[in-house]
Amino acid sequence: MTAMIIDGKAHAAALRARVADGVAGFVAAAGRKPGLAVVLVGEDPASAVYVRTKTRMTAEAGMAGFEHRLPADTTSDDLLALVDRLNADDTVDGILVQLPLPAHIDERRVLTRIDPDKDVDGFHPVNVGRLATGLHGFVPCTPLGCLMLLRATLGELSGLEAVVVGRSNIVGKPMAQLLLQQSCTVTVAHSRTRDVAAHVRRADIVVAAVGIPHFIKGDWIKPGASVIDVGINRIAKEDGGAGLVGDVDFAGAAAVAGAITPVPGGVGPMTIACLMRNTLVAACRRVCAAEPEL
Ligand SMILES: Nc1nc(=O)c2c([nH]1)NC[C@@H]1CN(c3ccc(C(=O)N[C@@H](CCC(=O)O)C(=O)O)cc3)C=[N+]21
Repeated sequence: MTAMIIDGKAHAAALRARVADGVAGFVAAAGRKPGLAVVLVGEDPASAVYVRTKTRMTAEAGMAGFEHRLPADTTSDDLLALVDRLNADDTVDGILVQLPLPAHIDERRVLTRIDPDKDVDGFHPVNVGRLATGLHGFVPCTPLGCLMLLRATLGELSGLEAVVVGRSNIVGKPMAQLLLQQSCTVTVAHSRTRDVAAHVRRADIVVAAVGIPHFIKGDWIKPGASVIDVGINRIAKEDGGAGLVGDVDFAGAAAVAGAITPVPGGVGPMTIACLMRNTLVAACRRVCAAEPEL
C-alpha cells in the first residue's frame, strides 16, 4: 500500500473543536446557544443511530439540540406544521429533516418549506441556486466535508482534473459545483456514462458517490490521485456479521492512489462535523450577519 490514509475522524474532531470555540464566542455575544432541530419521521434503525450521534455532537459543541421524533404514519400536513413552527422559533438556527422520509410524504414539499436561512443541510432550491451562482448560502454537509478533506490534503485545487461519480442532489451535483468553484476541470459520471473507467483514469481527484459497494476498481485509479469515498454500504461479512464498505475497492485503490479516505472513518464523520459548522454559521448570520472563520 502506498496511499496516505486521509483520517476523516481526526479532521472532523479538529473541525468540531473549532466550532466549539466559535460557539463559545457566540454564546458570550448573543446570550444564548446556537440551536439545531433534527426531525426524524419513523423508526428506521440506521436513521435513529445518525440522529442520536448528531444530537450528542450538538451538545458536545455547546449547542442546543431539539430532537423531534414523529411516528411513521405522520401526515405531510403535520410535518409541514412542525417545520412552520421551527421556522418561527427564534431559538432554532438550523433545521434538519432526516432523509429518507416515509413514501407517503412529499419530500420536495417538506424540504422547500424550510426557511432557506435555517437550511443547514443545504437542500432547499434557494441554497442550490446560491451555490451554483457563488452566493453565500448553505452547502450540503457531505460534499462540504469532502472539499475540506481535499483542501487539507492537496492545498490548491486549481487546474486539477476532478471526476465525480454519481449525480445525486445530495452529493454528486453539489460536489461538482464546489470543485468547479475551486477551478477544477470537472466531469460528472453516472449510470449512463459509457466508460466510467476511462474518465476515472484521467482524474487527479476522484469522488465516489454511487452507492454501489466497490464499484470503483483499483486499476481505474491514476497513480498518485486523491480518492474520496462517500459510499457507506452495509454488507454481510463472511463471519455472518455486518460490515461497512465504500464505493471504492479500498485495497486495490490504496495501492496506486496518493491519498484515500477509508470507510468508515473518512467522509462520514466530516458530514456530521460540517452540520455543526453550518449550524454555527446559521446562528451567526441570523444574530449579527457575521461569518465565522471555520
Ligand atoms: N437530512 C439529512 N441529512 C443528512 O446529512 C443525512 C440524512 N438526512 N440521512 C442519512 C444520511 C447519512 N448520514 C451520515 C452521517 C454520518 C455518518 C458517519 O459518521 N458514518 C461513520 C460510520 C457510522 C457507522 O458505523 O454506521 C463513518 O463513516 O465513519 C454516516 C452517514 C447523514 N445523512
